[in-house]
Amino acid sequence: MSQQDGPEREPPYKALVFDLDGTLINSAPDIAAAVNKVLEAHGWPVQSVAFVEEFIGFGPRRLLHDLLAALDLPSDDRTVDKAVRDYLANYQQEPAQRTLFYPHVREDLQALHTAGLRLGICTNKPQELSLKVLEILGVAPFFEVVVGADTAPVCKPHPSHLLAVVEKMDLNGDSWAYVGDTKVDQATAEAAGAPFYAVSWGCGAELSVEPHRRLDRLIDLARNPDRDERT
Ligand SMILES: O=C(O)COP(=O)(O)O
Ligand SMILES: [Mg+2]
Repeated sequence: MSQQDGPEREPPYKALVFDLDGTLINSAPDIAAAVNKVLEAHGWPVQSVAFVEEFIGFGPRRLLHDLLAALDLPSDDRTVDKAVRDYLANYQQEPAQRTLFYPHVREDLQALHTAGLRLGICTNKPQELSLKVLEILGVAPFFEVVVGADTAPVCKPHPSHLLAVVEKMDLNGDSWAYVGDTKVDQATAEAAGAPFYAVSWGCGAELSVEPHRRLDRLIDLARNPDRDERT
């Protein structure tokens, strides 16, 4: 295939906005631990990380509601409200004990930062928890802006969440892209009119994107975002 036949060449980005859970970090074990403490307190059966993981992506309220409903447990507003409060308290107590970066993510974030790319985060994780986790994992200084679900005007998949990050970064028309792992992230980028890249790990592997929009390494976005021209 000649270069002309390939996808349109895009300029290297000046800024990158990342989803957090499932894209940069695997926090499912900590999320599952916090959920299981809620279930245990009610005398309900604890669940595997893999099961809990299926409900991550839309923020704590949807996580608890959908998980309880799937287990045929009470999922009325009052029960879910209390479950969310207890879950967040549990999660705050142990925000990153079991959380790990996906392979190469830490070094690639460092390299992107060193290369002068401006970095932000648009996540459906609550703000305070997101900041705490980034701090504990030692990558908080790489990110100029973090907008969690509870500080967004409306959270993902609404584009205003992602656009709030971009506005806070004051990008002044600089080119930027969103990097994520779920359909929520993909829909958010699409609605915001932004290029979307899917990570090739975790749930990201299941997303349908053009080949040049799939990332094996985050650093590829600094080298050359048009992956068909990579050597
Ligand atoms: O905590 C969630 O529900 C999802 O968080 P994320 O948007 O960073 O994937
Ligand atoms: Mg995610």
